[in-house]
Amino acid sequence: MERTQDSSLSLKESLYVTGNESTALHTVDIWQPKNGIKSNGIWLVFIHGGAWRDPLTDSKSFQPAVSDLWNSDSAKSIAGFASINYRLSPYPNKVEAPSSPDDPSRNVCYPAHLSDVEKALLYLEAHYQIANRYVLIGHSAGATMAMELQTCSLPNPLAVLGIAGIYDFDGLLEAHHHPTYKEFMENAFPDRSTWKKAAPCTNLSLDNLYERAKLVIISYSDDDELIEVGQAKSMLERIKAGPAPQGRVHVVKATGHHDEMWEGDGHVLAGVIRESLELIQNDI
Ligand SMILES: N[C@@H](CC(=O)c1ccccc1NC=O)C(=O)O
Repeated sequence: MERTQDSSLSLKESLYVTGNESTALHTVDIWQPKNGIKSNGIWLVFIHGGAWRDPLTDSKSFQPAVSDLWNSDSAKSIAGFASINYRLSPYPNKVEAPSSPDDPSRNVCYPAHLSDVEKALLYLEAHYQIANRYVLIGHSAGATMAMELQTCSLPNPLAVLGIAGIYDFDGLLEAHHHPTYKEFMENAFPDRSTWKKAAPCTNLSLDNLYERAKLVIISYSDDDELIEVGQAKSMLERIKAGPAPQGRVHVVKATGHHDEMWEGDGHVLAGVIRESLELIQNDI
């Protein structure tokens, strides 16, 4: 499906899984300049949050930041934007949009969300050759997935940017006693024996995709009311304990509440991305 939003950008919603396995959430939104392709420009690839279950937080959460970035000086270095939808875990008590047990797009658990993101990255590589020129950006559960991805055959990112991510699962439940946290974590990761491997802070693999990036950037807001600052601190320690040279790891501060980072006019998310692009450009 083709749509227009900014006059000089075209938006296409592509299916990255086809055939019997395809569901309504196997889509990736792709924004590209109408006036010609920048063959060596940067791709910004976004993975949304929403606790692996909220259908109201989807690929469209990147749209305000896309508009902001496209209308700024950063546009000259950008070849395209992509925002990935992936199957969700059940959420039958979501009042506005309860999941039904026979909806194949809303009844999965780990690692299905992650394998969808992998497929979307492979689709983007096959169609747009994003390897070595894309910034992988995740917010909240999307940042968890950005840091969970393993290299396998995935395209190497230029940088990985995790914003307000959940990286230490046990730490999250220790810090928050509201039943929602246990509910969404157990929904997405019902088998506790997978937690050590699934949580980026406790996974000791050397094959993390972020290890192949030139820069790893951790972003958080002191005013995030849903995710404690300790999550970002623990992830920074984890990255610094890995084989990555320390100079590759950066902190870019965000501002505002958890969802204010992408909501509204998207200027917080766009600002964090802009600062990250500057770090990348200074590094090249
Ligand atoms: N809106 C979500 C909650 C949510 O997104 C969330 C809540 C607490 C901590 C992190 C969250 N999201 C991470 O992706 C829900 O309705 O379950």
